[in-house]
Amino acid sequence: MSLLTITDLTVTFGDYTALDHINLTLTQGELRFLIGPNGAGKTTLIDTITGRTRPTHGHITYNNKPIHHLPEHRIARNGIGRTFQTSVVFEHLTVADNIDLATTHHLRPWQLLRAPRTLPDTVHHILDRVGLTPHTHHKAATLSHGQRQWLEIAMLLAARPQLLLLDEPVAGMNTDERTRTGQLLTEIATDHTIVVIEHDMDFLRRYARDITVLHEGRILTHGDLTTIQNHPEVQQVYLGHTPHQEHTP
Ligand SMILES: Nc1ncnc2c1ncn2[C@@H]1O[C@H](COP(=O)(O)OP(=O)(O)OP(=O)(O)O)[C@@H](O)[C@H]1O
Repeated sequence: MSLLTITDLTVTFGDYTALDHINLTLTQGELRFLIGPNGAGKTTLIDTITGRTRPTHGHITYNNKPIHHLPEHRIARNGIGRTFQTSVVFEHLTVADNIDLATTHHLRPWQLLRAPRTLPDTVHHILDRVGLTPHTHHKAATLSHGQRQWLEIAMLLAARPQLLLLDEPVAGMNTDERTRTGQLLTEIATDHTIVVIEHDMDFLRRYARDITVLHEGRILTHGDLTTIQNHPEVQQVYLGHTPHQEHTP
């Protein structure tokens, strides 16, 4: 079943067209990778889905309802969560308190007043899911780079989204952290839809089954890694030549 449908989406900044008539559908439980060279429009696409940037043309529906006119906080409250390239973790709070705070984001003020002060079971469950239980009471500032990324994912999960949009979640991670993150995303995709912007080829090879390639604001192609690697336009964009040209003296 379709969760998010993007129809004929165009975003311009002055004379510059950042997204050019994009059509894209995400289904429930999908783990979709989004790749493309610098400036392809990947972040703009996420910004537009989450209400940070307004479409110039076209529309976006989520659970069959239009969302492209809604403010950012309403879209988030409807169940679309995102990470940013820069961290949003509160350094001086514990790991558990960061997650607890995110849990209460979707609550209305009167619900917050009634919220219990002990850690809810949901926080323990999320800590367990992302593998941070041993760090429950550690300050976020003490976490490794990889652990911080998992904490950010945990904070997203705490807001109970259906759709997660992750911007380069394995950037700067070591090999073990990448493996753990790949497993985590695969596991989270069993009950969420996830879009991951990622450049790391080894990571894509191991975990990406559905890849959409953006270039200059347009979708070049969609498919598994073999399909996109064999696509002439993708080769042209990434390698600057096609295999045919490669063999041309
Ligand atoms: N607010 C803005 N005003 C003007 N131009 C913008 C704005 N936001 C993005 N752009 C331009 O739109 C284009 C697409 O940018 P975007 O950040 O979406 O690309 P990207 O694929 O995420 O690239 P990267 O991999 O470098 O993050 C770029 O040329 C960028 O300079």
